[in-house]
Amino acid sequence: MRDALLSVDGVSIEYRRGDRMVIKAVNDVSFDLAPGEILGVVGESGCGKSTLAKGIMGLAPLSQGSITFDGVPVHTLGRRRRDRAQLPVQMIFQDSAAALNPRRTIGAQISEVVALRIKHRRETGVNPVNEVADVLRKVGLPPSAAMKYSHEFSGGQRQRIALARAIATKPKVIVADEPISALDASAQAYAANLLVDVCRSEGIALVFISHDLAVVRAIADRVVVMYLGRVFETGPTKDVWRDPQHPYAQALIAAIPVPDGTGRRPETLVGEVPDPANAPSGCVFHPRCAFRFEGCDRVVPELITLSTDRAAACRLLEPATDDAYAAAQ
Ligand SMILES: Nc1ncnc2c1ncn2[C@@H]1O[C@H](COP(=O)(O)OP(=O)(O)OP(=O)(O)O)[C@@H](O)[C@H]1O
Repeated sequence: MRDALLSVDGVSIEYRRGDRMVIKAVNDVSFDLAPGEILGVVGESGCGKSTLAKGIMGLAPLSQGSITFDGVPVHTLGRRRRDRAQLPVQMIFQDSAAALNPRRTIGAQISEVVALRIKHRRETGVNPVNEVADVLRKVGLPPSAAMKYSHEFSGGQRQRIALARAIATKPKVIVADEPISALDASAQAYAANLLVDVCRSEGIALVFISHDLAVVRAIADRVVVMYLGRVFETGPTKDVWRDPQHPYAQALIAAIPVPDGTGRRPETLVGEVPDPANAPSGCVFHPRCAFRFEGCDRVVPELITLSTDRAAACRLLEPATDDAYAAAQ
């Protein structure tokens, strides 16, 4: 049994639309994150990835379940410490660069975070100027970057500065929500690899949220596949890729373009993720599922444990009962 650093347990998060309508953007999601682990969270647009990230950061109230960091509920961490720079869980998002103050030098913004950390953790013997240079070096920027302003950098460099500021807080976990999708295609692989290298070398666990399965496959130890707010499959990345069990995971993986120049067309998922306000009955994936069968429109599938570290939520994977066996004869 692994010791969890971050535990997401039976979490649901709802939004209100208008006066009466309540939609469940995240629905009964559970997973653990071990220290130093890299966890990919994948799924199409609208499946609740960003909402889950906000929940982990204590920025979205949970309607059910709990999210704990080292056993402590994350929303209480945020409440007790007014400055989010002191949290052990930090977030990087698609436009983190936009959160940089254009009127202050990069060095001033990072040293402010370092100073808060020193005060909060009562650290001694730390030289903030050296630390600023150190975190900039870790993200591949020279110490002179500290004297500059955010507009003097490219989008990719600004994202690296956001990462430098996050690691200056010495977090245990970074939640990265689509951290590379705003960058040019040419900059994306570098940015993803840098994020992973920094997390690995600093011992920081990473929740990497992305719709880009090819990137997640390349970097994540474990993967959570989400659909319409629910976890459909989870397991070690290499196992899920080699042998996906849920029809949705199979379809997503089959839809990754093959970069082999053969012109082979990937299979694609037909249709769109439904609006959670109009979630299909039973298994929410059934209208798009090539393998649906009798009852999939009525029965909500449970997450079934397939092996120590793998689970999937599909009735096809349920052990056959005598009744089912008799019906099939
Ligand atoms: N503030 C909000 N109010 C109402 N509904 C919302 C709000 N934010 C998100 N939603 C809805 O919740 C669902 C999940 O959205 P979320 O942004 O978490 O998904 P996502 O997987 O991150 O998608 P994307 O990749 O497009 O950001 C969507 O149907 C979205 O329309």
